[in-house]
Amino acid sequence: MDAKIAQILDGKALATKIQGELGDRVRSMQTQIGRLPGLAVLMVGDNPASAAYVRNKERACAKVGIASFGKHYPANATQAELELAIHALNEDDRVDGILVQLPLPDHLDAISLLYQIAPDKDADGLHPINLGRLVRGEPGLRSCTPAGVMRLLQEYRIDLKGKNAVVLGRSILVGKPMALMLLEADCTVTVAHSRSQNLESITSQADILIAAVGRTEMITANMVKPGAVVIDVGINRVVNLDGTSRLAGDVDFDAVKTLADFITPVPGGIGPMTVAMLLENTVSSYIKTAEKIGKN
Ligand SMILES: NC(=O)c1ccc[n+]([C@@H]2O[C@H](COP(=O)([O-])OP(=O)(O)OC[C@H]3O[C@@H](n4cnc5c(N)ncnc54)[C@H](OP(=O)(O)O)[C@@H]3O)[C@@H](O)[C@H]2O)c1
Ligand SMILES: Nc1nc(=O)c2c([nH]1)NC[C@@H]1CN(c3ccc(C(=O)N[C@@H](CCC(=O)O)C(=O)O)cc3)CN21
Repeated sequence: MDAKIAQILDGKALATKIQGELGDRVRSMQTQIGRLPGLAVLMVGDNPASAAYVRNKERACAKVGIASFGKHYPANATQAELELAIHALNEDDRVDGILVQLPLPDHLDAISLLYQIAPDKDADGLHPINLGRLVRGEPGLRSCTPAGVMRLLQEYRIDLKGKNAVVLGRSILVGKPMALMLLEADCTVTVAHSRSQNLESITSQADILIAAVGRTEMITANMVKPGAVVIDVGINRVVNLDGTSRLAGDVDFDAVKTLADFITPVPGGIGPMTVAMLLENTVSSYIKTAEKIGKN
């Protein structure tokens, strides 16, 4: 009997396709609007997952034709300094999307900063207004990583209705909005976290398993139901014995791929999809602004 191998959900390929389409949309709107779309990213200190994000994002922005207004602050930046920067970007007509890289150093209050971003420039979908719209099922800017997961599942025509979905992780950035989007798609959703008991018995019930924990390869084969769809959101930097480093997910890919039906790789899975959704949110705010100008 041939060993079964899961089908790879190729986030990188889909992200490239989406970016191509966004580039076409930007080119067709640019003369009418008279400027390029703009995305501003505020990063404080150095976090390896954030650094990978910034790298990929800047490359993708250049490809699509989005102007980058990034600013990298030292780890001791103050709350007031960042608030001031956000207020200036809210008023800046060249900027359609604003994103504050998370996590922030402990002395900063991320929740309060997310309140400061103008909701229609909230490219990350993390402002309370946009999270509220998600809870209520209203249209609005959606959080990029869970939106990227949903788009990838849709591309491969994975049926979600009535399926048991387990989300591991309950952050505002990933776990919570992910659970809400799966619920909106008619899954039966369980959210597990660091205080959940008997994780293995929870995850082995999952038809759709989403790992968003930040623990290298913690999802082992015994935790996965045969035939499951396994989505690995984790981006962890692992240092090899020779001192070089690589990115790894939250899932033990080599073991789990022998029993799952579908699996996302790291790199090449949800990371590029997150970037694609961020650019899509930015372009959609850009087009909305243009429509407003047209109406005046
Ligand atoms: N691919 C992408 O585009 C993308 C985007 C965003 C984040 N990420 C990556 O995804 C991972 C998660 O990100 P995040 O921002 O959600 O992280 P986070 O804010 O640190 O949240 C991690 C979640 O995992 C839970 N958790 C931690 N250890 C656990 C354990 N041993 N068993 C069960 N649950 C556990 C935590 O539980 P408690 O709530 O109880 O603490 C928390 O809810 C990170 O690796 C991050 O770099 C990737
Ligand atoms: N506000 C905010 N929103 C986010 O979505 C976000 C943060 N902060 N902070 C960091 C995490 C991590 N995120 C990431 C991390 C990596 C990629 C990414 O493109 N990864 C590529 C590999 C890049 C490389 O090799 O350097 C991949 O293929 O996974 C995307 C988003 C998004 N994240």
